[in-house]
Amino acid sequence: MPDHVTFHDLTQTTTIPEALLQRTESDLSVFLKRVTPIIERVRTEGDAALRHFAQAFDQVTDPQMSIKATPEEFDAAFTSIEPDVLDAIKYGIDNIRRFHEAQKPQDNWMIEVRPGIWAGDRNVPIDSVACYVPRGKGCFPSVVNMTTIPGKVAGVPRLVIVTPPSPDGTVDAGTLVAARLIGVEDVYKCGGAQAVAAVAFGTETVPACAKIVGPGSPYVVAAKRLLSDWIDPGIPAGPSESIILTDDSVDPVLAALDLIIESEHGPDSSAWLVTSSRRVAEGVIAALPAHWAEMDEKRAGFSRAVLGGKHGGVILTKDFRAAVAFTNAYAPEHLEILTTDPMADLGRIRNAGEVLLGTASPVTLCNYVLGPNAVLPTNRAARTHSPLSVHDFMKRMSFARVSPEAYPEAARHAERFARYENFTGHARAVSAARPMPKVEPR
Ligand SMILES: NC(=O)c1ccc[n+]([C@@H]2O[C@H](COP(=O)([O-])OP(=O)(O)OC[C@H]3O[C@@H](n4cnc5c(N)ncnc54)[C@H](O)[C@@H]3O)[C@@H](O)[C@H]2O)c1
Ligand SMILES: N[C@H](CO)Cc1c[nH]c[nH+]1
Ligand SMILES: [Zn+2]
Repeated sequence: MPDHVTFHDLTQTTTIPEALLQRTESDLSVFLKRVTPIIERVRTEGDAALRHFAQAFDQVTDPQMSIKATPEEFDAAFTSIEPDVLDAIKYGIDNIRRFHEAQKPQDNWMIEVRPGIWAGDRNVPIDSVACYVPRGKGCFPSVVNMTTIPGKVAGVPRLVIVTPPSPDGTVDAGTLVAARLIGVEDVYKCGGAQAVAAVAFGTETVPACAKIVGPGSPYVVAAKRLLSDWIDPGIPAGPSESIILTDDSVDPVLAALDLIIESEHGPDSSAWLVTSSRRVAEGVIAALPAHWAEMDEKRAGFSRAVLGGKHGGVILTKDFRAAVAFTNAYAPEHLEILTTDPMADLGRIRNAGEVLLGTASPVTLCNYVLGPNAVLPTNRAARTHSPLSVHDFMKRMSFARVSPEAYPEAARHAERFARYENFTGHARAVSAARPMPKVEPR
């Protein structure tokens, strides 16, 4: 593949071309069409459909593949994993758990809204959540960590993993090791749209869940969208994307290295270097081929496809303010700020899933081990959504209790509201006499 890099010179304009804000996910129409019959087949045929699609899409050869990973498969995974990989998984788990434990909200809060009226929120874990761990173009024990740890910290009683099987019908060893270390042993071998349908409807083997979280290919994203009446699809998390935002202070060879990080996920990823420096823009373009030459061939091919295509490359802006404006309009999943004062520039960022500050905090670190969650909103959803967190595995219920002394005034105002809205049933309920037990907050 040629070493072409897409380059947009926006130095003569402050208008952001709409095309530069697009991602693969921006038009899901093809995927929505393709996954519709898959979903229907899982709904009507259950496990048999999962086995069929494992053969069709994951090249599984055994038509009798067990859909649930067995304890023996977990044991075998621990035997095969290399010790330093095990250490890395444990280091990641430790940091990610610390971060998410600090994030957990208190069980309840309550205030006395006015004398005798107590009200608050109660935080409770969701009953059942499925964690999607991708397997199409790689294996992702890191996604096990990022999805199941906040679920465990939240206290979700039924936390399961769905992940595509390998052709030999097994689950990636790192995925099983991470899952067992975190305390999740319900791992089901199904991926893509069929996995989303399985946890939405339930099959003979796979339990129906209230929610699904985790990133996936556009097939997964499309299925989540179609099944959102059946299962809560969580934050939108599709193909990975990043912006490396720089001024003139950075070494272009280093900036090029970091631009490659998210571009190597697959040809459906997006990755832009956005800079106000022509020196950096030209230097990055010049530095990329040497980096690609050092990489795994398949990954270099993905990176070349992204950085030489419609969804990635180098953007040169009129000044740093315009570079920041582009970044906020794009709302990237991952943002790296490589400037003289990244901490000060953080205050200018309004839309990004995560922001990594300075040359010692490349995206790779946060993808795996720093603690914050790397499952982040994609496709501009960072304008309104936040990173995956303990909160995504919990919900709030509000509660209130009123004392006999506070009741008459509240009832009088509520009755007046009810009569204005012509709700006579509501009004009668607060005008009738009612027993007044003595209540105190506990
Ligand atoms: N946000 C994150 O934390 C994060 C982490 C890792 C990966 N990602 C992103 O998640 C995505 C993972 O995608 P992936 O492909 O590697 O794995 P995936 O598991 O999401 O998708 C693979 C599945 O897609 C289905 N599929 C493949 N071809 C199909 C076809 N022609 N028709 C119907 N279904 C088909 C198959 O069922 C297969 O099992 C990537 O885009 C990556 O960038 C995000
Ligand atoms: N960059 C991904 C989130 O977009 C996370 C990841 C896992 N492994 C490698 N990268
Ligand atoms: Zn990544």
